[in-house]
Amino acid sequence: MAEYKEIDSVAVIELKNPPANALSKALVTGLNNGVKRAIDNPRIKSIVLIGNGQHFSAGADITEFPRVADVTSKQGVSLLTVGDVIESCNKPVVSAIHGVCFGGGLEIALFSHYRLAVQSAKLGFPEVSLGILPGANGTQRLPRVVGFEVAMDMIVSGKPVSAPQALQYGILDKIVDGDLLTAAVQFAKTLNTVPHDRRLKNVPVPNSENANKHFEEKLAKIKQKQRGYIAPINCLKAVKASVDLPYSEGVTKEFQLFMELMSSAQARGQQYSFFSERAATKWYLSASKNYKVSKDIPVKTAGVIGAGTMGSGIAVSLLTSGIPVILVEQDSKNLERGIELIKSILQGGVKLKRMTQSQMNQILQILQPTTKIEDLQSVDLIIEAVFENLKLKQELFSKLDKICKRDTVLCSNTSTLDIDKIAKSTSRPEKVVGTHFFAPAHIMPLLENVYGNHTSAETIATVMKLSKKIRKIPVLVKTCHGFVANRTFFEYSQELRFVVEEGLLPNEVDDILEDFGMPMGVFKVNDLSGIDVGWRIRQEQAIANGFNLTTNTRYINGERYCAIADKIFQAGRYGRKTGKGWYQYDKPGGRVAMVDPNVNNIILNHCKELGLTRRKISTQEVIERCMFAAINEGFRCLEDGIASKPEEIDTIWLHGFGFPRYRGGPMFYASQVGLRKVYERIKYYQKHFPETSHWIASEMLQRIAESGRNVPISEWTKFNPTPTSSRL
Ligand SMILES: CCCCCCC/C=C/C(=O)SCCNC(=O)CCNC(=O)[C@H](O)C(C)(C)COP(=O)(O)OP(=O)(O)OC[C@H]1O[C@@H](n2cnc3c(N)ncnc32)[C@H](O)[C@@H]1OP(=O)(O)O
Repeated sequence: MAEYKEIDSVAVIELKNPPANALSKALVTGLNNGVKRAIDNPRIKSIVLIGNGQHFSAGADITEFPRVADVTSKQGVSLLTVGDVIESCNKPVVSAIHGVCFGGGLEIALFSHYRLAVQSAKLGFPEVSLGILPGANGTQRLPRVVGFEVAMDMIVSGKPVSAPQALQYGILDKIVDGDLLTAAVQFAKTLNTVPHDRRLKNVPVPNSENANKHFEEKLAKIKQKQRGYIAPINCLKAVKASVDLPYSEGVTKEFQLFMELMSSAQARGQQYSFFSERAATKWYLSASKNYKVSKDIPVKTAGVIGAGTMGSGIAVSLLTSGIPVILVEQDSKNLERGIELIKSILQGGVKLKRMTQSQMNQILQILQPTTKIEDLQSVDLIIEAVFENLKLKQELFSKLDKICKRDTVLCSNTSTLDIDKIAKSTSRPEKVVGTHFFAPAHIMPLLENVYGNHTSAETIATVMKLSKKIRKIPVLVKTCHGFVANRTFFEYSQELRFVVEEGLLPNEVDDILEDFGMPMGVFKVNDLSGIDVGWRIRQEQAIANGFNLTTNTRYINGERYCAIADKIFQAGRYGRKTGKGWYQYDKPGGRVAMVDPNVNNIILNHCKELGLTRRKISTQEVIERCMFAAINEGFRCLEDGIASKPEEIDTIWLHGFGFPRYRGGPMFYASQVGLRKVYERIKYYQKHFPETSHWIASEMLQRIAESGRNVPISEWTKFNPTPTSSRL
């Protein structure tokens, strides 16, 4: 776990816990033993701490977190014990850093007396994203090096800094070229004693004159931008304690704030999210088709068809990852508009200092716009982003099949259509796959990849690998109408329309959802995505199923239907783009949503016409109805084999819909509420709303709820009555 060796008068302790040297109890104990051995050996004059493999250390071992008692236990060796041993050691200790030096890893480095790193190293405190704070004195030590403001920014944001930036801040003493170990040993040999100010607890916090002002400003920002999250607030308070209190009291305050977070439901949700994102990328269809054994096709060039909002965003994601793109539109006018859109997105990046003007120009060099689809003949992968119409997509895929080289992967950005129906228009269904991006495609992190019955493992591996290359979080799901994202979101939003039909106004519903933690209420989301888009999807579906939607339709095939959205559409209110939808906006394309009495009139008249009596609906009922409807559909996705594990559904909601990370995702939320209760409430709503089929409880949910025990989320799929794929 920690390997000890001696190079002349220098003891080298290598942290070894692959893949990221997470500081497990065993590693911390090994490190402690190593330092003590060096202290006890009179031939040793200085000590180097270094990481084995790719990184110095990714910080404390998160898998050990659930056992809070272990973290605080006075028995055994904790990060704090070893930290004290390092700091009080009379032989200089040097941390030699490469890869990442995060969390507890950076705390170890800050207990050390000197810090060296290679140019590519990254240093930071990502704890806030796990719902906690750097509890091994990081909140008291970092400010003593970088001052209050920088420490506050680093700890509250959780964002790492590069080695050059860390050198500038004074976190690093030196950046070294060449072999890190050789350089560190050489450096350590030049050291004899530990000066007083190399023990950070002895040093006051520099540049803290305006700490009160910075604190207040940051607190206001957190409350606005990270509404509902408690970890950033505790992080901020802990850093402030470094200024307000002497070191010995500051660490006590840090401990109290740390424990508050560690035992919180938010930390459980955020830590679950960390692992579920990783679990979701591990796809498994069979022993010969899975993420471990399946090889991808390298994507050196790509094509994007359709230069509208989605196509342009997709092109930007590829281009900014260094993949040359051929962008195809049907005519030069649309093509020109697409190029302008791409340029304006990139220009936005320049403004935000995410890239320089010259980097933007270089990116544009690898964009090849064209109106000739034949230009795609030799690209490795194509993403189609044309209008959501099956016939149109089938014609396009049939054409591509004839034009493109045999191993080109053909992707559709459809958000709802069955991939098998698109694939059947080609002679290469094994190369056809769904890549469902979320708007805006260059920003939203989720990529819902969709396989059909004929999609090959090689094709799946290709899009899963590409997703990571373009910095997306991929989830693989099976084809069906709406896949996982839209299937579950549909039930959520439909239930909320029913709530409006029964008594609440759209802004009242949105306020409840935003208080729950959603970044935007569902009616604001509708306005953003376009009321006309939703209307067209409903019309297409109705036509496909042989129904005629009129604005006074209350039931379709015996199912409850709410026509208020159709009435909003018919009033010419298409959403933000027209300056009015469920809300009134300051201008077409405006962002400020205001309550519009005209919308309220549409709703009230609708209820009057249908003889519906409106009632008060509680916050609890609203949350239960939308969340439990989505959760029940989530269980059905598992039963149907559309998703293979609950973590996939949660990752989709976290990164596709901005579900609050501290709640883990809808399925994790269900686990926290308790599946017995969720099941009972679903049965209750079924009794009250028998004409809504999403209240028929999933069989899998029923089985778990009736099992009489609290089944952990990792075991839910064992209760699937029709398992179609295995878990890894
Ligand atoms: C009184 C109290 C005293 C105690 C106070 C303790 C205070 C300290 C707290 C902490 O340090 S919390 C941890 C802070 N660190 C992090 O949040 C880092 C998280 N990890 C990452 O950012 C990334 O994993 C990475 C290290 C940058 C590597 O990224 P990469 O994309 O290369 O690989 P991944 O798929 O993300 O990870 C590979 C593998 O490693 C597992 N892993 C990573 N970090 C940890 C960790 N800190 N603990 C446990 N496991 C970790 C990750 O889950 C992957 O596992 P598999 O999916 O392959 O099983």
